[in-house]
Amino acid sequence: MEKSESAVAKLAQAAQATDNTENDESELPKVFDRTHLDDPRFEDYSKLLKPRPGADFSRVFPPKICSWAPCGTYPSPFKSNPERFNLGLSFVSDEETVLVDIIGHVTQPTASREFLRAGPREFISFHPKSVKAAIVTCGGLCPGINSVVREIYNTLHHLYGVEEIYGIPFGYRGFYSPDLEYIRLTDHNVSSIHHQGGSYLGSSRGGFDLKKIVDAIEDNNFNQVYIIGGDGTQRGALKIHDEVVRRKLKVSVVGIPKTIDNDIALIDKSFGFDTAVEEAQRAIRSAVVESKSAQNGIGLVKLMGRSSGYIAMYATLASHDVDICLIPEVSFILEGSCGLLEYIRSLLKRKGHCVIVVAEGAGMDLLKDEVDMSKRDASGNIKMPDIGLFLKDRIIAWFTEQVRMEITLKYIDPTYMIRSIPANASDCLMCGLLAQSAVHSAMAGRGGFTIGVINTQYSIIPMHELSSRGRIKVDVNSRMWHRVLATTEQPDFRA
Ligand SMILES: Nc1ncnc2c1ncn2[C@@H]1O[C@H](COP(=O)(O)OP(=O)(O)O)[C@@H](O)[C@H]1O
Ligand SMILES: O=P(O)(O)OC[C@H]1O[C@](O)(COP(=O)(O)O)[C@@H](O)[C@@H]1O
Ligand SMILES: [Mg+2]
Repeated sequence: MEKSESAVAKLAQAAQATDNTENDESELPKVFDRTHLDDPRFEDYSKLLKPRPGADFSRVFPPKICSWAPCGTYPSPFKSNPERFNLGLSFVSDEETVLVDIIGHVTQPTASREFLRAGPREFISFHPKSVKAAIVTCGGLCPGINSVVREIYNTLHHLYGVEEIYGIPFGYRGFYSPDLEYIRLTDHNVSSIHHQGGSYLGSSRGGFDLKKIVDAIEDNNFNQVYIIGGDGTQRGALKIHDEVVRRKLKVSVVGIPKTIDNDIALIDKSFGFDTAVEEAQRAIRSAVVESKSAQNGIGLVKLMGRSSGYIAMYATLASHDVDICLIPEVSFILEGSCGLLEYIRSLLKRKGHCVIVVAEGAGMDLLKDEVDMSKRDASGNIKMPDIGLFLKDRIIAWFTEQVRMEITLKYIDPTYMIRSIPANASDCLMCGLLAQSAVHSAMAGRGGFTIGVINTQYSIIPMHELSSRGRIKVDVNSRMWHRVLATTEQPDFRA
C-alpha cells in the first residue's frame, strides 16, 4: 500500500477537511460513538474486572478524560498500518497490570497495589490532528531531560502524526510570563538535543500560579500537557489536572518524574540517577588517588542529596573505595571515642589514607545553628549550609590543633558536574521508554497520571498515588544500607 493511502493519511485528510477543531471530531472515522458520558463503557475499567481469586489486589487506575469531557474513539494509526508501525503488533490492553509488591512470603496471602501497564493502545481518544501538545521541564537539572523532551516530540509527531508540539520555556512560569515565548518544536530544533546536558527548554524553581497556568492551557488550546519534574513539580501537575477536570477541559495532564536524587516513591529509579552515580565515580576516584598519594591523606567528596542519601549510597557501593558514607538519614557525631574524627584517625593509622563521601543534607543537626529557615529558594526549599566545607574545616582543625598530626585533606565538590551531563546509555533508554509510554497513555485518553518504572515495567501511576507519598528517604533498616555498612565497614557514629 502506498504511504499516502495509509490510514494515517486518511485520518489526516479527514481531519484537515474538517478544519482541525475538536468540535469536528464527529466528522472523523470513529470505531464506536463514545461521546455519551453515561455510556457504561466509560466507567473505570478496573471496576469491571473481577477480583483475582485468593488475592487481595488493589487496582489503582488513572481516570479517562471521557469521564469529564466528550472524547471520540479512533483506531490507533499502528492498528491500520501494520506494515509501517510494528507497534501495532504489541498493543497493550487495559487488562494488563503491574504489581507493586512482588516479594512474597509463603505464610502470607499475596497482596499488592496494581497499576495499569503502559504501552500503545489499540484505540485512541485523540485524533492526532486535533492534538496540541505542550512540554515543560521544572525544578533542578538532571541528565536525560532533553532525551525525554525529544522522544515525546518524536513519538507524537513521527508515530502518531501530531503536528503542533510546543516547549514551554523555563518551567511553570513559562506558561504565562509575557516576556517568554513558547518554542514550536520541530525535527530541526530537537534533532541533537539528547546529546546536550541540561534542559533545552530551560527550567526553573518557583513560579507556580495555578490559575494563570490553566488559563494559558485553555487559551492556547493545549490538550496534552507533559510535565517533567520532581516531587514539587508533580504536586503542581496534580493541581493542574484537578483544575482541568473542574473546568471540564479535554486535556490530558501527564507527569514524568525527574529528580537527580532518586527519591520518588513507588518507582524503581528516576532517569538520570544512573548517570549521576557514574559521574560521581570520577570524583571518588580522584579522591582515592589524592588520598593515597599523600601521607595521612584524606579525600572528601560532597555529593548531591538535600533530603535523601541515594546518590551517596549508590556511589559508595559502586566505587568499593569509600571508607565512610554520610547521609541525611543517619545522624553522626564528630567528637568522642565513637565520633567520626576518632574513626578517621584509626583509618589513617591502619591504612594510611581514607575516603569520605558526604551527601549535602547530611549532618544538619551539627549545623542547626547555621540553618536559617527563612532562607529558601523560589520553590520553598530551605537553603542549607555547606556540610562539605564544614567537615573539611573541622577535620583539619581537629588533627592540627588537638591531635597535632599532619594530614593532607583534599575536598572535591562535583555537585553540579554530576547533573549537567547528558544521560548515559541506560538512562537514555529509560528516557525514551518513559516518553513513549507517556504519549501512548495520553493518546489513549488517560489523564492525571505519571509514568514510572515499577519492577522493571513501565506503568501508569495516578498522580495522587505519588503526591500522597511525598519524597522517600533511604531506609536505614534496608538491605541496601546494610550493604553500605558491610562494604565500608564504617561503625555507627552515634554516641
Ligand atoms: N506543592 C506544590 N504545589 C504546586 N507547585 C509546586 C509545589 N512544590 C513545588 N512546586 C513547583 O514545582 C516546580 C519545581 O519544584 P521544585 O521543588 O523546585 O523541584 P522538583 O519538582 O524537582 O522537586 C516549581 O515551579 C515550584 O513552584
Ligand atoms: O542548586 P539547585 O539548582 O537548587 O539544586 C540543588 C538541589 O537540587 C537537588 O538536586 C534536588 O532537586 P530536584 O528534585 O529538583 O532535582 C538536590 O539534591 C540539590 O540540593
Ligand atoms: Mg523537590
